[in-house]
Amino acid sequence: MLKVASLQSGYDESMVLENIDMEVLPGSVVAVLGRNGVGKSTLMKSIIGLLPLAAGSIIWENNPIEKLPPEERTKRGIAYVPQGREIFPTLTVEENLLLGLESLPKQERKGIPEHLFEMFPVLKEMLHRKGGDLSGGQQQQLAIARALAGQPRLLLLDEPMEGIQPSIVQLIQQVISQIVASKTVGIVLVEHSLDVAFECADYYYVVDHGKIVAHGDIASAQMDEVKKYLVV
Ligand SMILES: Nc1ncnc2c1ncn2[C@@H]1O[C@H](COP(=O)(O)OP(=O)(O)OP(=O)(O)O)[C@@H](O)[C@H]1O
Repeated sequence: MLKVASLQSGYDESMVLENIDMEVLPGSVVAVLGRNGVGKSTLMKSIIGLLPLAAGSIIWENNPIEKLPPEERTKRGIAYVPQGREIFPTLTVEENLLLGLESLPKQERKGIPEHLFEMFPVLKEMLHRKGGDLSGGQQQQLAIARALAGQPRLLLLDEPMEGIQPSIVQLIQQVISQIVASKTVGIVLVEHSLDVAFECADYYYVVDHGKIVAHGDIASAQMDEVKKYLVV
């Protein structure tokens, strides 16, 4: 479904990513692992289109998308939850969720899907609260739910467990399993923690200094091999 080939991107004069090849299949969770500052968020921003590519291609559902603006990529079924969540703090939970529907064609916007409240019950309780008044963990749930409201077929999650209490980490892990169980959605999960990646993911890529230095099935991953790229 998603195929990234020979991707090169970065900021102004400084190239961060070099020669990145990556694939995500429907129904799978792909973990992107690596230390701070190696280029994981840069890769997510390049896939969603917030950063232009210096070289390479991004093929999504058999079409090149690397020249499309982010909103067009979103309309085509790719959703992005950035690190730090970026919900709208002055809008209510309900208004934030309604914004998530905007990537759908008008005739398909039929209100906030009830299953989002089944996944994240706290959002129903807080429907009329301002996003900015929610706790960090609640904001993260809102950010994921808003992305899911647009019925994406690829979900890019940039460190969704960062700074979140263990019970919410568990809830987000459950939601991730639930989403991919449909076999129609793929997830890219940027993670620091090897434990979380081993729990949630099917496949992994390790980024170091802007390059993929290891990748493979989680089930057959050599923990020590992967760990040496993660330990500072
Ligand atoms: N807006 C920017 N302008 C210039 N350089 C940037 C910008 N954002 C990130 N960088 C640089 O790009 C490199 C990769 O950063 P990136 O945020 O992709 O790393 P990361 O692996 O996601 O790190 P972390 O785990 O800390 O989130 C770093 O050297 C960083 O300083």
